[in-house]
Amino acid sequence: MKVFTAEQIREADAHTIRNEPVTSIGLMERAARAIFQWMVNCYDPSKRIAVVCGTGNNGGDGLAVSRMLHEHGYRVDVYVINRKTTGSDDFETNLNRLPVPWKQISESGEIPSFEQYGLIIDAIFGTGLSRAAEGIYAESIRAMNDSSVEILAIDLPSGLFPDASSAGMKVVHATVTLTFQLPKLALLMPENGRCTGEWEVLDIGLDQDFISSQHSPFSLITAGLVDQLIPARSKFDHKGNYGHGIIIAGSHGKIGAAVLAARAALRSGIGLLTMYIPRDGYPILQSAVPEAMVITDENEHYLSGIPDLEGASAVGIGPGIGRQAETVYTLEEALRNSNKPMVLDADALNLLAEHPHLKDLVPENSILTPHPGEFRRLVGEWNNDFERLDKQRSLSRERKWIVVLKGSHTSVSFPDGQVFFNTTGNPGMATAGCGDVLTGVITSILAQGIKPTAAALCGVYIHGYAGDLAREAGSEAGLIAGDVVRYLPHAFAAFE
Ligand SMILES: NC(=O)C1=CN([C@@H]2O[C@H](COP(=O)(O)OP(=O)(O)OC[C@H]3O[C@@H](n4cnc5c(N)ncnc54)[C@H](OP(=O)(O)O)[C@@H]3O)[C@@H](O)[C@H]2O)[C@@H](O)CC1
Ligand SMILES: Nc1ncnc2c1ncn2[C@@H]1O[C@H](COP(=O)(O)OP(=O)(O)O)[C@@H](O)[C@H]1O
Ligand SMILES: [K+]
Repeated sequence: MKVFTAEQIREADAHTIRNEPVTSIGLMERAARAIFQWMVNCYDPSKRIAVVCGTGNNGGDGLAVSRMLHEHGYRVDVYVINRKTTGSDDFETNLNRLPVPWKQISESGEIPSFEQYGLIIDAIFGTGLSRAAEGIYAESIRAMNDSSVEILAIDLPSGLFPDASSAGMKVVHATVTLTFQLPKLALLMPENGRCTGEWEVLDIGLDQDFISSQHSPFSLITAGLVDQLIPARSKFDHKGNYGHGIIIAGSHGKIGAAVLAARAALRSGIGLLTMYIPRDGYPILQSAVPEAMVITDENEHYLSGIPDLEGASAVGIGPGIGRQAETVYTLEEALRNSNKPMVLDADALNLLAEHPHLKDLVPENSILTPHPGEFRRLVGEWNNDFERLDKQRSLSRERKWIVVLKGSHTSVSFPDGQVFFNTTGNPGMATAGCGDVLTGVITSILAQGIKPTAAALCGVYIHGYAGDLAREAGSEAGLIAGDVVRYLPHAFAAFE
């Protein structure tokens, strides 16, 4: 699924009106109906609802939803902010159709006390926001946020720019955002997490041919995409068909990282796995993961040498390796000896940041999986998440790396400038070791001969999906990295 800019959404809107038997007001009716139907499934008519509208088309949506709710027995109070002159045509049409009285919120008047309501519908601004909300708009937003009443935002939380940073601006803190047709970039940015709440995309039937014909550098990773990328196994396959991966991991006190990466790789379909670890991890790894072969470094506590990488179909390096001076040699030699894309994670990335000359040795199309802290060490500071996204795309372009920037909606950037945002995963995964599991999953898929771009997308999606299944079976707070490994087979089952 593509992510469109506000401008592209407007074009899709106009194109649909020109080419299909639907008018502008008809499209608004469709959009409002989609919101209404979603609400009927979630809220019964006992909730008293405040609908706060601007005077553009987002406000028009709010008015149409108010009408539908009223006709179905919901108690709605409609507020319009600052209707000094007439609003947009479709807003005015829906104001005339409104079967209940409405109240004005004006600069000189009082702001209603929202605490009396069970739900607030936010229809002040959508994609047409042209500047920061100020004056009575900002005050209304503040009162809505302060009320601690649930807020449902139509299309976007009011005050949020769809395609640029809104840092420092007054924005509605929605509990849920129902956005039309396609997600907007702002919904994917961590800095907006407090404003968007959970969000969902509602189909309003904009022209699919037009949407397909439009280029966007941004897309979501969906189950449908992953399904196309993961090949099926065939009856006469043997373990040689599924690759031989080598994972270089672990140091004293962090052998667990190697165990997690190994288990994850084996649970992701790899044919053969060799782990290269420091000597004192040998008994731990052999007993915790008997399916893996183990080669040990000469050093007891940390890595200082390098295994023979000849014959490996993929190499992953980084989980738990630490930053000992000797381990720089391990990384450097691994980079020099690998003639194909690798997976680099954790301290391998920190060492790259500390020894920038090593960056030139990283093979093209390698997959780097930094969390935001590791990413900062690689590229420096950013002022907001849109700038962070620019830095991620530049790094991918300049170095020809696939960068997997981890977090909620992990973003995967390719050397051609494309960025894919993940749709699986949950805050339960913000716990030690989940990143090591991801390295195991991606190295395993890469070792099986799948292209690096596809391995990164499939790995990120399935890892998050396994985390979601683990949450379903338990809880977010109780989730540990081992649970993600445990649910990998169930996650893969969806694609067999
Ligand atoms: N496209 C689709 O698929 C469909 C779109 N639909 C809906 O239309 C929405 C987009 O509608 P839209 O273009 O009328 O813009 P909207 O968000 O209502 O805001 C514009 C108004 O706000 C004003 N304004 C802006 N910033 C301001 C500020 N800081 N402070 C004060 N005023 C400010 C601006 O005034 P101006 O900037 O001209 O002064 C103008 O009056 C979209 O989000 C969706 O909900 C659906 O109905 C059907 C399908
Ligand atoms: N709030 C969240 N929502 C979705 N996924 C998350 C969230 N927090 C963390 N994750 C995922 O969990 C993993 C954590 O990785 P990382 O921070 O490297 O952990 P570690 O270094 O301890 O192994 C990443 O894949 C990340 O995308
Ligand atoms: K809104």
